[in-house]
Amino acid sequence: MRIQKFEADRRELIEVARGDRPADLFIRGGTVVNVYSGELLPHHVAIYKDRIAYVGPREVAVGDETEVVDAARMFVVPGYIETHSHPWILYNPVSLAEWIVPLGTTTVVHDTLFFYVHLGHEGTVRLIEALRDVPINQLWLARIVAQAGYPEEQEWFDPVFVRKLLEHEDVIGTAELTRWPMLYQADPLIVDTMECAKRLGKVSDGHTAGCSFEKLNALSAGGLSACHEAITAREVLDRLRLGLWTVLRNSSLRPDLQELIEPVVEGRISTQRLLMTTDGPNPSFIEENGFMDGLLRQAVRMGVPAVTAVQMVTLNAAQYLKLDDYIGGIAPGRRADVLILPDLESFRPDRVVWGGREVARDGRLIAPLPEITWDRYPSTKPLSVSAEVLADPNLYRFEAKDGEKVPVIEFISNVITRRTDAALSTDGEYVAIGGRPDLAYAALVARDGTWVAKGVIQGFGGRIGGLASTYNTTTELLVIGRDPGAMAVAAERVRQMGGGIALAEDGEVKLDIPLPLYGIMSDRPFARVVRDHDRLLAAVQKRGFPFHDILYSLLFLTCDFLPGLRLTPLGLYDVKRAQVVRKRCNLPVRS
Ligand SMILES: Nc1ncnc2[nH]cnc12
Repeated sequence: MRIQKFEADRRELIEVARGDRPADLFIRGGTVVNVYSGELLPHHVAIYKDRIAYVGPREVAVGDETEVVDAARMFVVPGYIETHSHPWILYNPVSLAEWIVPLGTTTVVHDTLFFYVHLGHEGTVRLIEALRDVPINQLWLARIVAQAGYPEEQEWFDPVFVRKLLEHEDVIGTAELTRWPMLYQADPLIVDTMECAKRLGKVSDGHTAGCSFEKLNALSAGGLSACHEAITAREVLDRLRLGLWTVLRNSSLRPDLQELIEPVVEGRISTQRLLMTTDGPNPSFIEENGFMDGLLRQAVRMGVPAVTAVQMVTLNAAQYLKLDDYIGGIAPGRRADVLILPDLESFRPDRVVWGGREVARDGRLIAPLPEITWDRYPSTKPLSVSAEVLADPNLYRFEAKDGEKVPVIEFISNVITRRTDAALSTDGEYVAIGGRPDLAYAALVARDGTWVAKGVIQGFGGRIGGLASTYNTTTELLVIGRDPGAMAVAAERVRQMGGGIALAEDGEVKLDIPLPLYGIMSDRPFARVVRDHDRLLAAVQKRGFPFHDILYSLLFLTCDFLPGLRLTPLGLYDVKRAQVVRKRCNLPVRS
């Protein structure tokens, strides 16, 4: 594994620790947060090349060339580890790193999902390797299946290639299994792939949303290592008791830490196997609340002892990843990912040292970011639907006969829907929503224009004319709105951008966000992406969108792992009944 490879060899480290070779960097006089013993110790830290060589009271190995950093009245803490990252919430892995490295996160474990869907095995591996130049440790988790059943799924997630990816040195295990009922049913593809990860000494991340204690037993027996889907203190205990590494989530979609942390604050449970995650927050949430630093701030404010909180995002995380010999603590032989903090309240570092190099100071990145030439990683599924297909307003209307009961997708939160069957008026051919301001049309159009899946949605936003977005878990073109003409305008704008999000009304585009990277990620800097997100949320809320996380509403409308009625590439899909209630229809091939 790449993170296990060092420039400094053991002999050199031994010499520095003995005082026979000068250190490169000497952090003098700080208070080390020792995550192994749980103590605060007045210790110096000597770093040689990319590793820690010595931690203790002696001023060992300070030579003429050694850079000495005065850490008097400061705390010296291991770099924070995010074990569950989705690096595509408009930002991309590079722009995310630009923002979070100065906040003290030095290791992220990323999901591969959209890279894999668009680049396949070879392209994903090339990209993972190109991203190694970003000044943060990036590890990866390989998806076993997509987030919605697809006719093409077996082809995309060919188990031979998934296993090959698992063997890659930067890939640390299998990614969250959102469709956990497949494991509960002992689906051989899932069970065997997870077993393969185990044999390679790697982990299997879970996603057991809504799973009962009884069913969790089966998932734990099936080989899951971790889960971040507890939404109550009770569910935290369920997961811990069954041997799962339990990851407390505070995301933009589900800011649940206050509730989840309660058993820790009350001192009722062992924290040894507890971690924390941000689970892909939207960019504005990160700007406001920080990243792993934000979780620490919040946990400590809620009453968690500072050292315990730090352990959760350093040593515990490293142990879960089976990398605690390398990262997660300040001890000789470990990677020199070290933060210098003014206090144990803000958790915002004055300096961030990554692999022995200072990469951020005073909240600013000082290490260069690599120029990733994204064109070298082109999608195998470009947005090639024609303008002619998208221009037809009937593409977006929902066919229904008079008196027919229509299954409606009713939004009851950002991401949860339920099915309501309603007799809607029609014009003889299509549902007429004019008299129902709570309804809108929704259509999922294939990137290559070969099919469309349609639905009627309720409670999404009564004044949204047309909202088109490749930002959804299928990355096909999702178009929502009350006005089929405006839907066509928004869809056309997204087509012209080659992917993105556009809002239209009265025949005009009102807002657009280009997402040139697989229709999911922006290539703009993080601060710009925050502004794009703010504008989008404000625009849809102004038009009646009643929730707080529009990106997640778009992302998950097209999945099939959340209740109740969804719009997937199979068609209108009833999750509870596992049934397609209105199949997608093929579109005529146009030359
Ligand atoms: N399951 C998921 N898929 C894609 N992005 C996510 N962000 C958080 N959860 C996600």
